[in-house]
Amino acid sequence: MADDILNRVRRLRQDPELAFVPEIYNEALVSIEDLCLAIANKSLVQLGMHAPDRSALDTQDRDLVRGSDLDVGALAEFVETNVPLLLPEQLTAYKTIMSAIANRTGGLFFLDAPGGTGKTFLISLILATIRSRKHIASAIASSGIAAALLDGGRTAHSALKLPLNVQTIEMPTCNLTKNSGMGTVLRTCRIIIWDECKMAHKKSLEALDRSLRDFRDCQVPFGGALIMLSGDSRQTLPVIPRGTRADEINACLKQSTLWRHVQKLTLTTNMRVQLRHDTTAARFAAQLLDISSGRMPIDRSSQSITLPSDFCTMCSTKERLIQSVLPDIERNFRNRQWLSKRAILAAKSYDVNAMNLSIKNTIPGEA
Ligand SMILES: Nc1ncnc2c1ncn2[C@@H]1O[C@H](COP(=O)(O)OP(=O)(O)OP(=O)(O)O)[C@@H](O)[C@H]1O
Repeated sequence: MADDILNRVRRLRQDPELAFVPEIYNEALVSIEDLCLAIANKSLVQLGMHAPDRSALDTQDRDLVRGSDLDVGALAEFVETNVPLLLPEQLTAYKTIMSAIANRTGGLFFLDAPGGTGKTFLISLILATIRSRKHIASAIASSGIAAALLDGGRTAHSALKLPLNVQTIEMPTCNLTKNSGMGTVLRTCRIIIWDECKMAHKKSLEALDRSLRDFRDCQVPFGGALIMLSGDSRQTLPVIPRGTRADEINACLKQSTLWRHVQKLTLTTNMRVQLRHDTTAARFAAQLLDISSGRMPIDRSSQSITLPSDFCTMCSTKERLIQSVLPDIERNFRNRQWLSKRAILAAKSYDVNAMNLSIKNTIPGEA
């Protein structure tokens, strides 16, 4: 991670000889802590590591720094090439956001987009359009993985300095000052895009609202700033440690009084299907939508659904799954290209650890 940061700074400063300095290690620690916060809601100190110095990154916010370093010509070219590719529903969303920016009307939008409908493509274009005009566009996401997919994306916890225990505070705000780097970004940016917003606790959005009203000296929602939330309304609700289902429902964004200000934009066409004309992908996308929209019959006794027989290739045991995804791992475990094309996902780290152990046991060599 520190290597990536060093490379980025070398590129920005056009100095390929630049060596590691403490600031780079500090930024790496901040990024690692952001991931820990996103994954486990734990700071590095709580995990027994050194705390990063976050104040060192405060005054020079990354969005401000990158604003002056951007290649606006390349961004404008990217926009010019890709806007004509937008499908009608993507174009409607793009134009709606662009006109809200041009008219300075602000507002709260929610881009509701199931997986594969071109949400990231559209967000990249919105960000690039604004940045190509030398304005600031802030991209944040509820998870580290979603943040990594956005150009200049950061986790909401890190960018907004949300309190760790946001759910327990009556009226939380962002731990930022008006004149800090991020405070300046919040005051001056043309848009804040918050991806995978459905995973966020409603109090996180309310904290942003309170801070924006304060920083912008304006008592309308979000201080008159333009906010675009994005995500799939069918996806998982915020996770409340040791909470009940009722706690989760109560924590979701729709339960916030701010939600009544939302204007909805919708994407429905699965681009992976559209671009590749792949009929199996089309069937899979439709089945996924049936499941996530609650259209599959539920067995009352087990409260579970039965997956359609043609849903995917089913493996009856974990061993078979490993064998199907990683055949001949003993011969291929050093082949990075081979490894990079396959992965097994599991919902619980317990299962991940168990599978990792089984896989490692098949690899020859000393333990
Ligand atoms: N209008 C378009 N023209 C050409 N390619 C597009 C268009 N919209 C999306 N794509 C491509 O379709 C694929 C899926 O789009 P994208 O990754 O933006 O979807 P997504 O909604 O973010 O999906 P997920 O949530 O699963 O990550 C990408 O390869 C993207 O480049």
